[in-house]
Amino acid sequence: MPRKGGAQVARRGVPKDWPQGVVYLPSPLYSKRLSPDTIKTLIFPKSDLPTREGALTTRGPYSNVKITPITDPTHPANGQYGLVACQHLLPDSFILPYIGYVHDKADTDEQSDYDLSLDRDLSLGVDASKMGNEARFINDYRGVSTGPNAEFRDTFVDLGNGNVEKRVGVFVMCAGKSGKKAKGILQGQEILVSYGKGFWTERLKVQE
Ligand SMILES: C[S@@+](CC[C@H](N)C(=O)[O-])C[C@H]1O[C@@H](n2cnc3c(N)ncnc32)[C@H](O)[C@@H]1O
Repeated sequence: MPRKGGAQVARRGVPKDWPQGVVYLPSPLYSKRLSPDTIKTLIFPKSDLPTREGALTTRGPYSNVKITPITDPTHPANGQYGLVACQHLLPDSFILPYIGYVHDKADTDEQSDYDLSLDRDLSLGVDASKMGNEARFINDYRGVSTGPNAEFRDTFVDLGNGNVEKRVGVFVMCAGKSGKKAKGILQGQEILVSYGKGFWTERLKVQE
């Protein structure tokens, strides 16, 4: 947050507590390495969308979530940030897209802890380490809760110009049969996903 005379100055169009040095992106930034054909697999006419798929209309900053410093010493990410619900989020509902730098395999930052798969067949990822939106602050549930309350899903966003764009969306988990997740995510609760065991195995290898 930029400071002027000691006071915090909010940056227009940027969420509160957004870190200095990371660019806030309302929509993805594409690597210049990506070919036009690859981009066409991500951005294409709405009429080409399979009929069962709907397209979302969405743009940040997001008022349904809040970037929150973690100050609980028992939280494994204490001292970092997490993303907290500002309102009750219903089961199966869309929360926000995961925005970042869209890149191919050759352009992957192996050190990034913010890189998600966008298209496995084309080995495309979306990396929010240097630029992204609020979704980059979503922590893994391990050591925090008994399970995730949200998940990443492929989704399509209506760009408003006749085209849709494939993105990774963050959704509240479905209610499920057991009824444990029937409440969704309550206001004030941290949004937690599963990064997958692979993420943590890789991190352990780095530490060795
Ligand atoms: C995508 S970032 C999440 C946001 C991060 N907490 C921040 O403030 O920028 C992933 C990093 O958050 C931390 N993290 C997330 N979930 C965690 C967990 N359950 N236990 C320990 N560290 C976690 C790890 O440092 C991990 O590399």
